[in-house]
Amino acid sequence: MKMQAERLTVIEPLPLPLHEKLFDDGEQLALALARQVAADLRAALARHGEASIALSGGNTPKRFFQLLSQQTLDWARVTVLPIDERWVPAEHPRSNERLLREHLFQNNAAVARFLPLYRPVDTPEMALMPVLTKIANEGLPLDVAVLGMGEDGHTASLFPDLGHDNPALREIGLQPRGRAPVMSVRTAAMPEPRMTLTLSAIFTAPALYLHIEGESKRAVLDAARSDPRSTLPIRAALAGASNAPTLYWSP
Ligand SMILES: O=C(O)[C@H](O)[C@@H](O)[C@H](O)[C@H](O)COP(=O)(O)O
Repeated sequence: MKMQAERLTVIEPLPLPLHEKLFDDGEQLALALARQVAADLRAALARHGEASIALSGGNTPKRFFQLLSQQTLDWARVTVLPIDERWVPAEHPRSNERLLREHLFQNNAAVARFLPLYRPVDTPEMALMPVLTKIANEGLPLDVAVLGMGEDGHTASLFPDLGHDNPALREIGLQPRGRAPVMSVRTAAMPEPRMTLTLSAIFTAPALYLHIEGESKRAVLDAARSDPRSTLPIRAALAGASNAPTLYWSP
């Protein structure tokens, strides 16, 4: 009797879950994201009388910040913190604090409460404990977090050379127990040291968004989502979040 050759079916792993909102251009995206985030903040204010939001820096979110600043809500009860910071003086062109002061802290949002990560000391390590304590006591848990992503698959200041087994990349549930919510980062990829929220802090936000623009970043994201062997930080961000993030993307 001829044995039937066993047919092995290779089951492709499913890509990590991600809600997707796609737009024709950055302007439409920025307005939609500003309206969504404002609604999240209003809901948090209604729920517990205050709200906390962490925002990524870089170039992509400028228009989003400008439109968010025009949204009507009780900004005086909203705490804003950078998801990460380049260790440069607050007036430096590369400062995320400067980016927020120029594009978000204006119009209605001018009265928002700000928790900077930068301190005027030489290194992020010198400021880590006071910043960590203030963020943990006054900024967490978050209600909203908006991640960006670099072309190398970094998010926040969690870069690929951090090492995929770094505790900063592992989720830890609603409260960062035993792992610091903030850490200093030095990477060959960037000219300056950084301070960043870790994923355990970012994952305290029930409303988690990923705001990226352009085809090349989309390709990096899709590859990281689909490849279970990917060690890119953006994959750790997608895999560890208790609620699937929502992608806001335009070409
Ligand atoms: O400080 C930063 O650089 C950001 O927090 C970082 O995570 C950013 O989101 C990406 O680097 C994308 O930056 P662009 O929007 O400039 O491409």
